[in-house]
Amino acid sequence: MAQAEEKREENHVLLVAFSSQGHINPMLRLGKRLAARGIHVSLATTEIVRHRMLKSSGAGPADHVTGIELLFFSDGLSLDYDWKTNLDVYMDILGKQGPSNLSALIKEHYTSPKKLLCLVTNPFVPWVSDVAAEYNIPCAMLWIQPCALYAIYYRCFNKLSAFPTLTDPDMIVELPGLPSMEKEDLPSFVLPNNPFGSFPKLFSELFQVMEKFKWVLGNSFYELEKHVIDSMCELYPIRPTGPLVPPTLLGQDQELEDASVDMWKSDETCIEWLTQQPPSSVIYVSFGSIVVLPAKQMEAIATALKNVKRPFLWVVKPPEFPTPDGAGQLPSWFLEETKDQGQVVRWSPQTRVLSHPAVACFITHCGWNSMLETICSGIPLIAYPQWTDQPTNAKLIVDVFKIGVRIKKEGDGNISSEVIEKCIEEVMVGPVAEQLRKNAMALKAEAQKVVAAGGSSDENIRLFVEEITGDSCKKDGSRNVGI
Ligand SMILES: O=c1c(-c2ccc(O)cc2)coc2cc(O[C@@H]3O[C@H](CO)[C@@H](O)[C@H](O)[C@H]3O)cc(O)c12
Ligand SMILES: O=c1ccn([C@@H]2O[C@H](COP(=O)(O)OP(=O)(O)O)[C@@H](O)[C@H]2O)c(=O)[nH]1
Repeated sequence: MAQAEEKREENHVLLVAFSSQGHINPMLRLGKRLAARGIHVSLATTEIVRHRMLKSSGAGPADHVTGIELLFFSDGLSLDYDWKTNLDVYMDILGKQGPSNLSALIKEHYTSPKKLLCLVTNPFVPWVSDVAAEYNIPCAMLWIQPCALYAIYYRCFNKLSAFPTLTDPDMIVELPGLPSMEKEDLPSFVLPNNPFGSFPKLFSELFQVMEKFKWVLGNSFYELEKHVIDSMCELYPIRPTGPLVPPTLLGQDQELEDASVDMWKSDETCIEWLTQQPPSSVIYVSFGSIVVLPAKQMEAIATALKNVKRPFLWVVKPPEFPTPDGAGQLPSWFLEETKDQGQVVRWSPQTRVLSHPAVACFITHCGWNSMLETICSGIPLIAYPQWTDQPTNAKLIVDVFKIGVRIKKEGDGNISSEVIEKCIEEVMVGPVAEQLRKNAMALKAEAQKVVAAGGSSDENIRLFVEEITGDSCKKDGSRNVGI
């Protein structure tokens, strides 16, 4: 047997992730922490990732990320398929083709699959648990959003609490461990006007068969979401093992390498530009890898940035599938009129940007990875959520973590540049700004503690490794235990 194969046989865990950057990177970082405790780790995802990595680096496709082997399976569609526009169809085909393709990958790469300690999946590819069952391997889930979302979906899809309906769309939702939530605070998928029919189906199936997952790990930390984590202990506990962000953001050894994939090439020139700006002066603006803002909202942000006359760094990622209505594009006047004020890049080295001393605050779509990276950088946020978990993440920022303000939409769903300007001033100067900055710094310190030896997240990783390797308890399928 070849040496690599031999290695795969012992103490091996296979992670499986949906193809989005924000899903793969936390999985890889979990992998890194398992590897630090002697586990061999591989990550399987769909072919599109190999294709994007190849395009972004220009070099041959990477087959390893700092010791984690990357494996790819087909989602059943061609590489240029527009999955974002046809999300329902895409998720349906992935759910049908994924299991057999992943199963074939396992057969091909592992001479005795049964020896795998466990498969770790994420909530967007829940069918991985069936593949695990086929080989009699235990399965864990890494919940990649706040634990609050885990609690909301669990209660919603098991019908344990009342949620808005077509006849009562404006009801206030009250859940243990969480503040009261209005409809704009709830994840878009639980609202009666959610356009993605496949999502409730996927999640109601998932949450009704949680027993398929022997462990639920979370990309969060106990001290950040204490009440809601405690509220799940009696139902189906979640063990936070985060924040799963680059080690440099956690004050960890600078030598430690990050485990992540880059699907887009980042423009490093913005770091040089940041270095020329005064401390705590720059507004960083990004909406992540998936959101494409309508032209009107691009215009409102552009106008606000120009009017506040502060330095800015704005990531404008060209839409993968451009539309004639100008969605996701800068207004034509913007670059010329702000050329001495700020920088626009197509993709930034975000974690380096957030931890740069010149950066003062972050206007964000509230993707959970971006939020964790900001928490670990100790700066305040301006929340401008769009869909999925983002509205709830914005609620957490404002009312639970108290590290930011939210851009409120007008009645017609649009935003005005004046509202954005007001939010910027609020987080930049005055007593509110000062308090937000203090809270943000306190959370940053907390985040560093939990991942250090003996911290709550480090302990949860240690326990998980003990359990999968059978060091402390038998592999008897027993329910996962609380923290
Ligand atoms: O829900 C989905 C679906 C989906 C799944 C099933 C279905 O039937 C319909 C749609 C596909 O891609 C996503 C990608 C996401 O990326 C990003 O993932 C981060 C971590 O989950 C989040 O925090 C960010 O808000 C988010 O943009 C977040 C999501 O919630 C989804
Ligand atoms: O210009 C950018 C914008 C985003 N990111 C990274 O992309 C991820 C985005 O994940 P998130 O969950 O915030 O949002 P998504 O893109 O999945 O909607 C984060 O790790 C960011 O650091 C980046 O490197 N450069």
